[in-house]
Amino acid sequence: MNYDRILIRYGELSTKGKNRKVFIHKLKRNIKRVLRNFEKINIEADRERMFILLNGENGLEIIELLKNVFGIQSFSPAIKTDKELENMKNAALDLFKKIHQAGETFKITTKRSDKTYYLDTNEINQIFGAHLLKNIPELKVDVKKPDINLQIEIREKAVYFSCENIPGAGGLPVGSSGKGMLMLSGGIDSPVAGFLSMKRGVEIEAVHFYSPPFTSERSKQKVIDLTEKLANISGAVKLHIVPFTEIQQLIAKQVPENYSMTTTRRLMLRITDEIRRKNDGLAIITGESLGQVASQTLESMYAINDVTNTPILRPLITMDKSEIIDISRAIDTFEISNRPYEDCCTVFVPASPKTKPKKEKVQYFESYIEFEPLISKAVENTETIAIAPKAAEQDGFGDLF
Ligand SMILES: Nc1ncnc2c1ncn2[C@@H]1O[C@H](COP(=O)(O)OP(=O)(O)OP(=O)(O)O)[C@@H](O)[C@H]1O
Repeated sequence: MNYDRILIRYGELSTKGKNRKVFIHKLKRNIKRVLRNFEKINIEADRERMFILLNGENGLEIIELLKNVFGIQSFSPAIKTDKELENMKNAALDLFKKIHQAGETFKITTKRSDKTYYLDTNEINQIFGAHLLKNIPELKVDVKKPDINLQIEIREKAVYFSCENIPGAGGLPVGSSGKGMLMLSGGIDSPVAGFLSMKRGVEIEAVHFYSPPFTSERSKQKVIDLTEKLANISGAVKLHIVPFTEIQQLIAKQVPENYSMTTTRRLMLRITDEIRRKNDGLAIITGESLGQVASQTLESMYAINDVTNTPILRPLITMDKSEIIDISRAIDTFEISNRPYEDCCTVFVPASPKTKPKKEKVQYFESYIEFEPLISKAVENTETIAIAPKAAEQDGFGDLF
């Protein structure tokens, strides 16, 4: 590698005023975690930029890993010099000689965040352009489509040279937007909803409802594996596994069949909300997408949502199934979600659930049933496990963003 550091641009973070400190702290922590196997690196951060000093570590491998960290707008392998013009010219020429190949064209783009610097951007472009042209025979300028764009960034304390801008994953650092409880089924959608919430900085804890003996250990393992995939991206994720059999049996017995699905969802939401409260979460996340199935019509959501005022994030709400599948493939959850094991909802699913349930009706049916003790019992008997990222595995999400 011809560079000794990687310069990271925060993008959206820079606009976040007072919260910036928190965001930078979380981003640094997340990058440290992703690069934990590179023992020699140092990470430095200021208000505008973060720098990873490579200290001999493999820059190309680090670049691949950085593409999967939320909160990075773009990054560039770079070298640093002081602000002495002669030193800058030597450094630029050295770098350029290493990367330039015969016949390649170039241009220079200068960014001057130190407005007090005695040369303006045009002057710097001209000085460095002339210096390179003088020292490299047959070099040609092409300002529209250059093969190499030498970027010079004049900052307060130093100058950085780079030739490549690599797009980051965007979004906000995981953990900078608070915590949400992800309702995680074994299906395709909810892991994707968790992933997209992470992209906006939400730290997630997963909540899964299972109904033994109607659902098997293998379906539980499926959810553990899905959680592990999410943990590979965000760091360890807590998974709350809620025993739901008793409640589902009671619903099947007491609620008219066409309303049983609506009540089931309402109870899942009530229990998730209670787990959220106990764990200081601020929101609930689901994999719902408008109109996809009976429980996901607006009428259904209205009747189900009635049990809580907690914000419910539905990152997939406007997405088509094919778009959701594309993301699930990119984050490597698709194959796991497709394993054919039963979910508690599929076991108890009514033949024809109401697609337009009435809130008042479902409230009326439920008014005859004492759910509270069963809700408390389910919360009490919830098993919580911390799922760590798989040590040897570092999942990426390709070129999704
Ligand atoms: N067993 C469960 N445990 C936890 N959450 C669940 C469970 N079943 C459903 N959910 C939540 O309710 C949402 C809607 O579920 P539903 O089965 O109607 O839709 P889906 O499109 O099949 O979703 P998914 O693909 O995530 O299973 C899910 O995305 C998930 O957030």
